[in-house]
Amino acid sequence: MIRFEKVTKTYPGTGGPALDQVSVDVEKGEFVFLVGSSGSGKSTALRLILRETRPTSGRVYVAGKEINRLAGWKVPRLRRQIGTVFQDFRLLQSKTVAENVAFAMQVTGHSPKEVRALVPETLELVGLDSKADRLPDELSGGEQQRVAVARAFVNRPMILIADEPTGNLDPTTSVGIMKLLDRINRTGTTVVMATHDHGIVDQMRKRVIELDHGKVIRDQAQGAYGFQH
Ligand SMILES: Nc1ncnc2c1ncn2[C@@H]1O[C@H](COP(=O)(O)OP(=O)(O)OP(=O)(O)O)[C@@H](O)[C@H]1O
Repeated sequence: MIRFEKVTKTYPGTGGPALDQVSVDVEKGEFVFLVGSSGSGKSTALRLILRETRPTSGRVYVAGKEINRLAGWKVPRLRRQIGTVFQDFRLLQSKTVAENVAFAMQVTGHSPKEVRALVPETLELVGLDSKADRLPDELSGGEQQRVAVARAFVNRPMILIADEPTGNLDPTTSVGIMKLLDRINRTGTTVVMATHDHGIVDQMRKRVIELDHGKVIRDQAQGAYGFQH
């Protein structure tokens, strides 16, 4: 589903590469944690999958296509197939919970009928059907992140990318978000999540890819945050 072939990314004007000859294969339906200290290249890897930035050398494939060879007009279609969740939620503050989720469907060209059917269903999935008419600032951080997850999932993307989704949440709330991501993963969505959250990674025992100064130093099935046999 996602394939990096000797991917190097060097930002202009910086010393070393942010990613250095990274080769990784993620199969459809996998759940992968991307770990490593701050600046090790996790966000860069995620941005490359979304074609928000391009590799200096090497190739990035998503669903069999080398995405840096996609014509510019095809990039929005690529991004529509990838849901994103970030540490800071990124909700539209002037729209209600339901409108935030509906907006993601409207911009991807769904009919009002589809929106009416899928928004309540997805809000129910994340446990927020009773708060559909609230504004984001009337919700807790955990609830706001649930809205962001609903928005990312409502278009049933083939890939879900999460960059520190639990970074602003307490441990109990984080577990709730991870249960949701796990459920989404079980529907066949490939999940790639960058995180510093030791507790979550140790608890979930999924594949762990560890970066250090832009290099993959560990790629382990059912791994923990730090290396364990
Ligand atoms: N737009 C940019 N321009 C220049 N350098 C950048 C840019 N984005 C990232 N970098 C550099 O690339 C390296 C990798 O950064 P990246 O954000 O990918 O790391 P990260 O592992 O996601 O870090 P964190 O855990 O702090 O989010 C860092 O040295 C960073 O300073």
